[in-house]
Amino acid sequence: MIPLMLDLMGRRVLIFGGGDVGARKAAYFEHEAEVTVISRSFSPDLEGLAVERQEADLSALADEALQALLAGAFLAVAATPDPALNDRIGRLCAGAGILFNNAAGEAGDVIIPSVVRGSRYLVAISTRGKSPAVSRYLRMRLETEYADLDRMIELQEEMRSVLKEIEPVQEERSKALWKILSDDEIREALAADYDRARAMAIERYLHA
Ligand SMILES: C[C@@]1(CC(=O)O)c2cc3[nH]c(cc4nc(cc5[nH]c(cc(n2)[C@H]1CCC(=O)O)[C@@](C)(CC(=O)O)[C@@H]5CCC(=O)O)C(CC(=O)O)=C4CCC(=O)O)c(CCC(=O)O)c3CC(=O)O
Ligand SMILES: NC(=O)C1=CN([C@@H]2O[C@H](COP(=O)(O)OP(=O)(O)OC[C@H]3O[C@@H](n4cnc5c(N)ncnc54)[C@H](O)[C@@H]3O)[C@@H](O)[C@H]2O)C=CC1
Repeated sequence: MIPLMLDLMGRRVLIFGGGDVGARKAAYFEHEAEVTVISRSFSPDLEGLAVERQEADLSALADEALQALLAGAFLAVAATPDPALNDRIGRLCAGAGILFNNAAGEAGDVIIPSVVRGSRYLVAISTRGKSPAVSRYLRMRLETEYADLDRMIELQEEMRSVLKEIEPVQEERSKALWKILSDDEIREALAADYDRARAMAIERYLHA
């Protein structure tokens, strides 16, 4: 498998099964995609999400009816507790060229990762389906360990553009940026006071 960052703005995402898992997957996509949840019943967790709901008993539907539901979808998630039904939806997606994630049953061609998100970065974590708990554990560790990552990226962005002006040798620019990144005192200062961290970075590593 290969990780990709997708822009799902305006794309149609279908979630089959509106229980706890279907609601979590719906919440994952609703920031960007046009999400429809198709299910016999709907979890209270779906309330407040910008998702459409469509009531249906999926096991009563023939393949043709399921194919009609899938029309125009970019990605589908099967999140019913019935693996045979989920796998059937998966086969129809494969036939129609629709990306497919299976919450229970045969693996589809998409895995939903744990995500660490800042305003300047995005980290996606997967164990290739082997242990979602480990993905979650890693996410929580990264969130704690790198709580100030956004500020470090901002500082790097700023120092990088200053360096481009004052340091003509690329290798030297790269060295200075690495030194700023690995300076524990600058990292500590970043947590409390961006301007102080910035001043330290300039004083220590930006002498042209
Ligand atoms: C393959 C995958 C398919 C997919 O893409 O959905 C999948 C499959 C399954 N998960 C199961 C169980 C749990 N999943 C979670 C939580 C998360 N699961 C997520 C992703 C994935 N889950 C994909 C692989 C990700 C990877 O590659 O690592 C996360 C990352 C993203 C998200 O769903 O939002 C999210 C954490 C978000 C976060 O907090 O950061 C918890 C809760 C917890 O851990 O607290 C439990 C209960 C504890 C446990 O069992 O671990 C079971 C049922 C097993 C059974 O019946 O016993 C199956 C089905 C099976 O295994 O057959
Ligand atoms: N991939 C993942 O991250 C995880 C997957 N799972 C697995 O996902 C499955 C779903 O879990 P939950 O959401 O907790 O179950 P749930 O019982 O809370 O919800 C299931 C939903 O599917 C709907 N449904 C069931 N059969 C249907 C049908 N024939 N037609 C239409 N709707 C139907 C129900 O109405 C309900 O809304 C389970 O098999 C569970 O083991 C569990 C935890 C995490």
